[in-house]
Amino acid sequence: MSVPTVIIHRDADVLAKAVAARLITRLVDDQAAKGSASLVLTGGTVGIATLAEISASPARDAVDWRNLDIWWGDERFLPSGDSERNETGARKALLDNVDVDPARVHVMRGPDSGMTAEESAEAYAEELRRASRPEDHGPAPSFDVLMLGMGPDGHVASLFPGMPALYDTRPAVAVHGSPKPPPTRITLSLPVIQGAREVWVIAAGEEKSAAVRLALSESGTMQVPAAGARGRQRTLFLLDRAAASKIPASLGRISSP
Ligand SMILES: O=C(O)[C@H](O)[C@@H](O)[C@H](O)[C@H](O)COP(=O)(O)O
Repeated sequence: MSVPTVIIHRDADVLAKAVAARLITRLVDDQAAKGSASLVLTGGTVGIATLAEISASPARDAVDWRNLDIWWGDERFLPSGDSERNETGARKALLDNVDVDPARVHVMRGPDSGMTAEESAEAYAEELRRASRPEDHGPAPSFDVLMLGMGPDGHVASLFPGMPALYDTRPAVAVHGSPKPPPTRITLSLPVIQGAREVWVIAAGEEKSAAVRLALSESGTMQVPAAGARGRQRTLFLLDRAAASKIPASLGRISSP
């Protein structure tokens, strides 16, 4: 697993714009190199703000949106179209504005599918297995970029401190009793997150600063799941100054004056 690189931006607005620019460039490079790309989206304030900045970017259509596989790191177990679903936020912010291939938008199904949360998680795990290639060496694709928001408690995706999903090695699992509403969710497991080529943890705000410090130290992943948010080739912690306020200055490069 890769050692995190910390990049610090002035505030949440610059952070979202900078991550959007970084992602557009990354997807263009991967599509140029491989003919396609794969991206895992996150919910949360900064995650969705980043998608909105991509949508507003003049460079947006440098990405070949038809040649992009889109997945989610987690989803609230709510009916399709529910405003609280991460999918709904992503569609409104970006996906409805670009020419994605619907067959390559891999949604975590909600209760309106007729499935329980466990059945939906297993269905997603099966979809991940089907998309995995021999060179991925695991039950899920080695995603080019896996984006994660992070909670004040150090959760990423819907992997919350001390909860059973953190110990689960299946590719996708159901979560009950989430401390962050709604209580029932679907999440990728830690091994699948760690199988991604690049993991980008995106966090803004003072309330995240203690968790950021723990996530960048030798904390255990059971106590601080973000401490396990590491990519195979590269890990970025993309922060605003407030979220970075408790880490040693030596660790972060401030990118925005
Ligand atoms: O479904 C979710 O809620 C997210 O996937 C979750 O992991 C989120 O990214 C963090 O809680 C950060 O959220 P904020 O950026 O809104 O603080």
